Amino acid sequence: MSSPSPLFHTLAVIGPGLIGSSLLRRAQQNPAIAQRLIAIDQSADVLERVKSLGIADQVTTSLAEGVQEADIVVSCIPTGAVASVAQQALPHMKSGSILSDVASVRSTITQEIVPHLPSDITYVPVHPMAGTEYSGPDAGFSTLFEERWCLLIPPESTSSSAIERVETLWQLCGARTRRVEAHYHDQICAMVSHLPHLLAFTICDTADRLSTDLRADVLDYAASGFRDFTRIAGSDPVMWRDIFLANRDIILQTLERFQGETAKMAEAIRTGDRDAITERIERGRRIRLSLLENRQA
Ligand SMILES: NC(=O)c1ccc[n+]([C@@H]2O[C@H](COP(=O)([O-])OP(=O)(O)OC[C@H]3O[C@@H](n4cnc5c(N)ncnc54)[C@H](O)[C@@H]3O)[C@@H](O)[C@H]2O)c1
Ligand SMILES: O=C(O)C(=O)C[C@]1(C(=O)O)C=C[C@@H](O)C=C1
Repeated sequence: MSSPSPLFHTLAVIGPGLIGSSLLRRAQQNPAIAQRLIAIDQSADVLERVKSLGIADQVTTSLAEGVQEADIVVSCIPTGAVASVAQQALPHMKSGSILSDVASVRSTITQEIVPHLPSDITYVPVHPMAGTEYSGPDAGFSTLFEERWCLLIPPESTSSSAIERVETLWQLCGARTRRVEAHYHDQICAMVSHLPHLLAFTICDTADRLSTDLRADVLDYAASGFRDFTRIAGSDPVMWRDIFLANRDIILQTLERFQGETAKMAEAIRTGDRDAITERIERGRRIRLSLLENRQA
């Protein structure tokens, strides 16, 4: 008996880095996803690596060539480049195909892409809430999305059949899926992802600006607290610069909220208010424990 046809005939990934190569690896392992895999990147070195890893049937630096036969194009490039690359790709995509991307910020990017959408191509952006601090094709792995949320953020009036196909794609990658509205998505991510990265980069920068002797000792003796808190400070600078700028207003509001809470904790410490200090620690701890219960830690 022949196996059922895959979800897509041809899947093209623009930017086979951490996220893109993880998607390709998964698609290669799971024939239900696509029959043919294409990797597109501006870097010939990245494509050489993709070839050696054997995770695509075709590689190309040409956007036009890479997208023209694809039934779905998933752009996995830095947030700041997503809208302009989409605008360059769209005229070469075939009628009835789907454009998607995995950018970490939604409202601003979707607003830039939607006016350029031809009526016969559907845009279904997603955001897999999974990653690591590493980048590039060697950093990817096929189980990256397993048990993680993949948020779908389709613009209003997107056809439900296209949304369902994209949802199925990510479920075949092992993810749990949910549809959310773009502004709400950006508020959530400002809190759970963008603020933590901003703090991790800044705490490392603060240590770096200490006097020479103190800085050296701080880094020598950094134990698990500093280490756990700053793992994500190893992340890619371009990716995070782009995210901070694309979600500027919401990140600044979230940061202001955080500074307000920090000021209250500082006041409790200054005045020796033991109950207030304990209550604040307990609230934070409860949140951390709830992440474990929700399988998110
Ligand atoms: N890293 C994470 O944890 C994570 C998680 C979810 C979503 N994201 C989002 O996914 C996207 C990719 O992140 P990543 O960590 O996989 O990045 P990465 O640096 O590992 O890979 C990005 C790839 O895009 C290529 N690229 C850059 N500009 C390009 C262009 N103009 N045309 C073609 N190729 C181009 C690079 O050469 C590289 O191969 C970003 O938008 C990021 O915000 C990242
Ligand atoms: O685990 C990490 O290293 C990540 O940074 C992953 C992480 C996150 O902040 O949770 C990073 C950016 C994304 O858009 C989604 C996931």
